[in-house]
Amino acid sequence: MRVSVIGCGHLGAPHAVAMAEIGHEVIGVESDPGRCEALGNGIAPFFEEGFEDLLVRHTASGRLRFTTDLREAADFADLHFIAVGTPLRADGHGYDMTQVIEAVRSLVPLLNRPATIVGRSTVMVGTVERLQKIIDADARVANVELVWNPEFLREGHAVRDSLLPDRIVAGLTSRQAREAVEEVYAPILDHGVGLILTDPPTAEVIKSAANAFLTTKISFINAIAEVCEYVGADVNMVAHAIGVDRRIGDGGMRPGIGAGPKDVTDFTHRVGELGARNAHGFLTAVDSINADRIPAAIRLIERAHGGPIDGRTIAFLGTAFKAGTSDVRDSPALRLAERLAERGATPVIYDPEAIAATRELHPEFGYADTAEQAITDADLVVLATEWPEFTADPELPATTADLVRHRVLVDVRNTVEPGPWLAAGWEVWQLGRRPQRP
Ligand SMILES: NC(=O)C1=CN([C@@H]2O[C@H](COP(=O)(O)OP(=O)(O)OC[C@H]3O[C@@H](n4cnc5c(N)ncnc54)[C@H](O)[C@@H]3O)[C@@H](O)[C@H]2O)C=CC1
Ligand SMILES: O=C(O)[C@H]1O[C@H](OP(=O)(O)OP(=O)(O)OC[C@H]2O[C@@H](n3ccc(=O)[nH]c3=O)[C@H](O)[C@@H]2O)[C@H](O)[C@@H](O)[C@@H]1O
Repeated sequence: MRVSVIGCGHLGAPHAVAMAEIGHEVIGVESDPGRCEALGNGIAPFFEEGFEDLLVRHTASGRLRFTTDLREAADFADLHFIAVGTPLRADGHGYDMTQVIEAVRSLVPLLNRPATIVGRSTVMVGTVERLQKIIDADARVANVELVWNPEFLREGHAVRDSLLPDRIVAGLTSRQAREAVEEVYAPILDHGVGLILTDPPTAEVIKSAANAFLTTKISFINAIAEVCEYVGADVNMVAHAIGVDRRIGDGGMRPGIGAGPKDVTDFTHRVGELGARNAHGFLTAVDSINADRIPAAIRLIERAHGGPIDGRTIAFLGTAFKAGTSDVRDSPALRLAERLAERGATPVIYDPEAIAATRELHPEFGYADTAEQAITDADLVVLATEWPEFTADPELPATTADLVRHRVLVDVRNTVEPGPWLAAGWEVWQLGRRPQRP
């Protein structure tokens, strides 16, 4: 099939290579000329495991190319994926839908034969209805169909999640749309992946509800971490022990500094607008627990340090919003570094993949080329992104023990196994756990 992917960022670019990998002819449309050129030359503009290999393979095979020209895509493809961004609005009142509206508004008048538009961006509930009105008003040909097909991929696993998702959800209203979805995903469905067909509003709610549930699980265990602090209990053990119950499950229930606020904040705002009172109250609590994790981490850091941190140098390990990505958008780790700097500390940052993106936003921070260099002469160490090279390197505690001023590790992701750190003379502080001293 000939398909286009409009918007080639963290979602769109892996989706484009996945579509080429399963045999389609793909044109990626990317309005940022630098990003478009890099992709066309087989260079990944961000770190994502396995992505660049497939990009190189399929740009070389000719099955995948990139353009900034939407008209080229309209002429070439029969199915158009919309994967442009929906950042949170600056006032926090839901997503900024401009990119999605503009992409559809620009594409529709260019279509000169029947086509299916398949939305993949995460949108505010109610958006599909707005887009359908644009199609009804602006399409020059009959049979321009709209499908809402939310994406559930996780950054760091984008290629795998694109090729072998847990499920495919498609909200649609016509036979043409259903046949297009079944054809484009046929090789994935052949691997036993389930296709859930529904109407567009249900597809929109499925996506928002899935993200809200994932954040709820994280906020739940973080609220329990707070309880553990009051009674001297151990939240990691609580998460493990309740997660053994299969109705609960321990996936996605690691305590720490919370999830990025984007999706739950949008959905909370939207259900408030709709007047869904109970949903609004519930999600507001989830959102506010999430937001309170940064102050909780700062309190822990100050307790571990034994007082205020102004004037202190903090080795800050990790600014990516999670391990496995170079993405710092909505990163709770970066937010923590910012709050520490506001309090007069100097964070010296090391991250295996996210230094360039962090430096662009904060040239004033200190930077290091290795964890060891960041730790040298620091007053304490904060581990803010759970990269295995921080959490699973058995040598790091011993090799850095004599470099740091005070052997104090504050692990705000609760992923470090304290044993090797304690053995090397470090104190280990984690959220919702008793501090451990050598
Ligand atoms: N990043 C992720 O893991 C996931 C993202 N999503 C959703 O997917 C959407 C995209 O997210 P990301 O890829 O992370 O955003 P992104 O900001 O990395 O990528 C969006 C891309 O679209 C391009 N663009 C904007 N308007 C365009 C236009 N009219 N024509 C061509 N290109 C255009 C931008 O230049 C940018 O490169 C968002 O709605 C997000 O919520 C959903 C699931 C997972
Ligand atoms: O719609 C989206 O954008 C995507 O959002 C999340 O994926 P992602 O943002 O890549 O990351 P997660 O792995 O869910 O982590 C989100 C944040 O929560 C944190 N987290 C995650 C899991 C956990 O147990 N505890 C925890 O604090 C992570 O460190 C990270 O900061 C969802 O997992 C995807 O299904 C969804 O497609």
